[in-house]
Amino acid sequence: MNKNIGFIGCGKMGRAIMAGMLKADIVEHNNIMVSTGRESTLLEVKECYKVQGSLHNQEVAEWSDLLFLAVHPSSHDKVLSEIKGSLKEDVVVITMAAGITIEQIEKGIGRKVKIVRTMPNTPSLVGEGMTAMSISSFVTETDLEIVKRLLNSFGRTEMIDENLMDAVPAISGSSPAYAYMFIEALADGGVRDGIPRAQAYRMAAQAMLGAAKMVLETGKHPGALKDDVCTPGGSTIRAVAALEENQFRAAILEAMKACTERTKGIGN
Ligand SMILES: NC(=O)C1=CN([C@@H]2O[C@H](COP(=O)(O)OP(=O)(O)OC[C@H]3O[C@@H](n4cnc5c(N)ncnc54)[C@H](OP(=O)(O)O)[C@@H]3O)[C@@H](O)[C@H]2O)C=CC1
Ligand SMILES: O=C(O)[C@@H]1CCC=N1
Repeated sequence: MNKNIGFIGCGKMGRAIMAGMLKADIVEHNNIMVSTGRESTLLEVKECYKVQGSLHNQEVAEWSDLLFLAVHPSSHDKVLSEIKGSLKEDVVVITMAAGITIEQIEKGIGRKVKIVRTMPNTPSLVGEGMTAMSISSFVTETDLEIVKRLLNSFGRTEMIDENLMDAVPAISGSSPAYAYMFIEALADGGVRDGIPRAQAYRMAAQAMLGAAKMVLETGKHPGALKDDVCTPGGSTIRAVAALEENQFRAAILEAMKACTERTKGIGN
């Protein structure tokens, strides 16, 4: 893709996306320019990913056709006020900050601008990201097609109403963290039964990968897929019953509620 792609902020999420794009071969290294808070981070990113870098957010803003904002929600306003005078007329600004609305960004920039609000996740690093997105009214069909092509290069995308965006971290932005906890717990159980630790992680992770693929590729209801595993009178139904007794689903719903409540509060 022959576009200048800027990243203001390049921490865990910015890097996952940048590395995902580079791995997918959809952009050249010299088509990416990054700025970060500290010089040491910038040097590390430049060295590791062979991309261009600047210590000045304005320089990245001036150069970019597509500009990713990958800073904390609390730094978002400050960054916008720094760069608003440097943005290209036709730039597409892509934010990934939890809880920051399109309206807040329009206010921060102070003019009509093309904005894509996204909520990605860190598996973008390995080409299995899930990015939800909403767009401002100035984003054209062509812009959208370009952005989707870029984001689809490192995973899947879903267009979503902006008023549902605060619910996305709970289901796909933050949920990799719960999945890692689940995998860790599975591995602990395996280790308790004598399976070597490294092997236990591989087995647990592959089982989760396979289960997720079954949902995506068979089109079967997750409940039906669960039923297929539960042999009558067998071992799995005992495990399922123990999970229900211990409020497994209720715990997840509570966790998601907490996540969404925090997301709604982050941007204010
Ligand atoms: N982590 C995740 O799984 C997800 C995160 N997000 C969103 O992504 C955003 C970034 O999160 P994450 O990557 O985890 O955070 P990190 O702390 O890992 O990264 C933040 C980045 O912003 C840089 N930065 C800080 N201040 C400035 C500044 N004034 N100008 C330029 N760069 C600056 C930091 O540079 P330095 O380190 O040098 O200070 C760092 O590179 C957040 O808004 C979050 O809501 C969305 C989905 C998932
Ligand atoms: O924890 C956070 O606030 C960010 C948003 C989604 C994942 N990480």
